[in-house]
Amino acid sequence: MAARARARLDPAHWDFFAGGAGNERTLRDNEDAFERWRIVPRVLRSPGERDLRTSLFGDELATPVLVAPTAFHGLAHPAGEVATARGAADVGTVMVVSMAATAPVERIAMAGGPLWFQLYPQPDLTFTESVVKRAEAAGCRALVVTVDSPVFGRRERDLRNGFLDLPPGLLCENMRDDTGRVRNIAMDPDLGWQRIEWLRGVTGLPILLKGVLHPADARLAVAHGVDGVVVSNHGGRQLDGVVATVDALPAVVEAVGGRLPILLDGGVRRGTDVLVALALGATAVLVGRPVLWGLAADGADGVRNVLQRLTTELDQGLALAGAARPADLTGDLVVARP
Ligand SMILES: Cc1cc2nc3c(=O)[nH]c(=O)nc-3n(C[C@H](O)[C@H](O)[C@H](O)COP(=O)(O)O)c2cc1C
Ligand SMILES: CC(C)CC(=O)C(=O)O
Repeated sequence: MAARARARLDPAHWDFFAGGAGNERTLRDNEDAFERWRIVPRVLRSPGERDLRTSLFGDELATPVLVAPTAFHGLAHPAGEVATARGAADVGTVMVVSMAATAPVERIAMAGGPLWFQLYPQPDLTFTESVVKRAEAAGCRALVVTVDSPVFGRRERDLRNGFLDLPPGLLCENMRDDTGRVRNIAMDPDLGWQRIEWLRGVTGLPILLKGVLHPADARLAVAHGVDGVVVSNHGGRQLDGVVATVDALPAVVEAVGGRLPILLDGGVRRGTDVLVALALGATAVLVGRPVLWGLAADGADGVRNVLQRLTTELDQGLALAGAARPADLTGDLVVARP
């Protein structure tokens, strides 16, 4: 799928999607870290028909594999985020709509599947509030606040390619303000916990923090009353050299102690990767680049195929490890490779 996507994409756009920050150590390590875990299956547990349904914030999803928020789907396919949303709706999972989507959230919502909205809180609070209200009105069921981006990461492929902005015809449609102007997305170096408290007062939607890696921050998230945490390093696109997400997961799980659902993204490429993340305590995972490759290769069908493949692989992995449900995946079923 990645090869077919690459063949179809403008090389600079491929680099934007595929690339990471700095030396891309973290980008590589997210996938490599899954290589360091092995499964220790149970036998004779009669897993029977597996049941992958996963409840999050009162909604039931068909699978614990969700679509991570990624920018600029219009570069990958003419139908952009609308096609992605169709693919996700077909498999019964959540698409997290990026604040940098190239389609308006109202149109993405017409695909009919469950959506969450990813927010980069903007220094302009009035505008930030209006974006949140807009996502709510479009039917988004949760707010995913990205907290790993006080400044933009140093993506050397983009610097080399001079890829700075969207080509003519594409805009960040959800950055349109009430004068009709499309604003640039600002990364806010002053973003702090008080802004999370402010957001709590602005919306009744569940709030997830995306980009937590340190267990102390996970504890603070609990203390600030957020509803979920996404263990993420932004797909290796922000600070290079950051710990791989599956390596950071166990300490975050321990710090949270079951008080919040923990999601993970970064490097999930196989159903067995999902299995390992769930066994280590994640409730669900999100996938970024594989969805983009599906979208670029085949539009909504490609997105559906990617999500279905991961789900089928997970289903088979559950059976072969002696589990019927994601909740049966406990920490004793995985071991770090010596
Ligand atoms: C091309 C691209 C664009 C992204 N855009 C956003 C974004 O707008 N907001 C955000 O919070 N994360 C963004 N991310 C990070 C993803 O949500 C996610 O953390 C990451 O892609 C997961 O890793 P994976 O690609 O290895 O699955 C982006 C990632 C990629 C690859
Ligand atoms: C263009 C940015 C707003 C999104 C992005 O590339 C990212 O978050 O990695």
